[in-house]
Amino acid sequence: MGVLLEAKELSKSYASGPNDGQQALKKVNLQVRKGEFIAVMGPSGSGKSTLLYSLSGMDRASSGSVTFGGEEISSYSEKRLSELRLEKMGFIFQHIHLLKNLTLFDNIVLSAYLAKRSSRKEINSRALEYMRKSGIAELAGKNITQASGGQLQRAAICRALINQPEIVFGDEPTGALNSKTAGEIMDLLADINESGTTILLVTHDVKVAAKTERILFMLDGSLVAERRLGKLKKEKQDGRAREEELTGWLASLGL
Ligand SMILES: Nc1ncnc2c1ncn2[C@@H]1O[C@H](COP(=O)(O)OP(=O)(O)OP(=O)(O)O)[C@@H](O)[C@H]1O
Repeated sequence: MGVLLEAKELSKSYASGPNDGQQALKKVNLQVRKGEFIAVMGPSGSGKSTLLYSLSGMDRASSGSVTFGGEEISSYSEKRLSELRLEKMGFIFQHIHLLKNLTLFDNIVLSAYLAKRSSRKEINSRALEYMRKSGIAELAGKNITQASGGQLQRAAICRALINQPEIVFGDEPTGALNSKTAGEIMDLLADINESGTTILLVTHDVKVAAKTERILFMLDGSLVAERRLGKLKKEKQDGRAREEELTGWLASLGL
C-alpha cells in the first residue's frame, strides 16, 4: 500500500503559552500508509495532539512539511486546507461537538450537504447505512439530548465518515466513555479500518491502542519508538495478549 500521509522534519513551537519558546514537536518524521490503523501514545504534554493537528492541517507547523496523497499541504491556504479537511479527512474528538438544535441525523449529514459532492438523496442513504452499522439507526430523528455518550460518539463517527474520508483522525475518541463502550467504539473503528479507511488516533488507553495495528510513542515532542501489533483479527481473540504485549513495551519506555 502506498503512503497516504507523510511528515518530514515537522516542528512546532507555540508563540505563547505555558511553555513559551519550547518546541511541542521536534523534527518529527512519519509515514502513514493507506489503510493503516495507528495509535499515538505518550505522556501528557509530549505533543500527541499537536502532532495530530499539524498532520491534519488543523494547525500549522512552524517548520517541516506535511504531504497528503502526494501533495505538500503545508503551504496550502486556509481555504484550501479547510476544503481538504472537509472532503478527505474525518475527525473524532473526546468531547463530541454535535449541534444541540439538530437531530442526530441532521448532525451527521450537515457537512456532506455543505461539501455538495453527492446528491442529498445519496448522502441521506449513506447516513442511514452508517447509522445502521453503528447501531444507532433508531435514533435518527432524536435530539442529541436524548442519546447516551456512547450513542453520541457513534453519531460523531458517522459524521466523520459521511464524506467518505481517506483518513479519520481521533483525539482521545474514547476518552469520555466507560471501558465497555470504549471497546465497542474501538470495534466499530476497527470495522471502518477493515473497509479501507486509514485511522490515526491519540490515546492514553492501552486497551484502545491494543486494537490498533501500529503504536507510536512520543516523548518531549519526538517520536521515539514504535510497536507493530498487526491488524486485530476478531477470530483470533488475542485481545488480552496484545494488551499485555503493549503494557510490557510501555513499561520498558517508562510510561
Ligand atoms: N495552544 C497552545 N498554546 C501554547 N502551548 C501549547 C498549546 N497547545 C499545546 N501546548 C503545549 O505543547 C506541548 C504539547 O502539548 P500537546 O497537547 O500536544 O500534548 P499531548 O501529548 O497531546 O498532551 P495530553 O496527553 O495531556 O493531551 C505541551 O507542553 C503544551 O503545554
